[in-house]
Amino acid sequence: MQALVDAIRQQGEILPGGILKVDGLVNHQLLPHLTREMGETFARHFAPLNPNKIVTIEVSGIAPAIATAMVLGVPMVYARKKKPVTMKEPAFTAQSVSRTKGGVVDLYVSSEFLGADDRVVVIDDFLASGGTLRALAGMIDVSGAQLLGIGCVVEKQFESGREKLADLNVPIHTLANIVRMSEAAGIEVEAGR
Ligand SMILES: O=P(O)(O)OC[C@H]1O[C@H](OP(=O)(O)OP(=O)(O)O)[C@H](O)[C@@H]1O
Ligand SMILES: O=c1[nH]c(=O)c2nc[nH]c2[nH]1
Repeated sequence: MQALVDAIRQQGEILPGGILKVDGLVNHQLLPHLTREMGETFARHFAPLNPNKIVTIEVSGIAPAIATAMVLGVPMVYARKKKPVTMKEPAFTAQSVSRTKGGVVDLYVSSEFLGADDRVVVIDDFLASGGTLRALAGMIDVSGAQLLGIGCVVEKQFESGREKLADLNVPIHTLANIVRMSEAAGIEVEAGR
């Protein structure tokens, strides 16, 4: 997605620990025209798989996920990181490591909104180590839902998440790919894959 690649070139910053800051378009401020195009692009890509649900993780996955769900006309469910009193049991749960906040986080999705009737496409903001998506895929599996594909806005190729998720045997589509980044060389970003 060329507009996203351009925006990352303009706004992306490298932070310690191999973190790419794109707060101006993905993780804090959202740009409606970019978010809309993300949704349209994912929807075009995954529509042939005929999903009936989009699943993501709070908080930064919600915007691209709802943009995709709106185009496809299907519900979107997001895994919560703290279980609210309103959440109906049983809930599926797993743990992942938060890259931007540090530490282990719990993920929860109620069986009220995920189950054996669901054909799921997962949409998230970042594919880095793949740990978070692995945790979510495990929850989807336990729920009995079928995982059809994974879409991520930004892939950090140098963290090899795509390879680590290969055993899930589902298509992974990303919109921008960070091939490498370093203080010396800057951010090398290309169209997703
Ligand atoms: O492939 P991984 O190494 O697992 O990294 C990707 C995950 O890291 C971020 O979550 P984070 O908890 O940092 O952020 P968020 O609250 O902004 O969604 C991002 O939203 C992905 O879910
Ligand atoms: O804002 C972010 N920047 C990153 O580099 C990253 N990697 C995983 N999750 C991330 N979130």
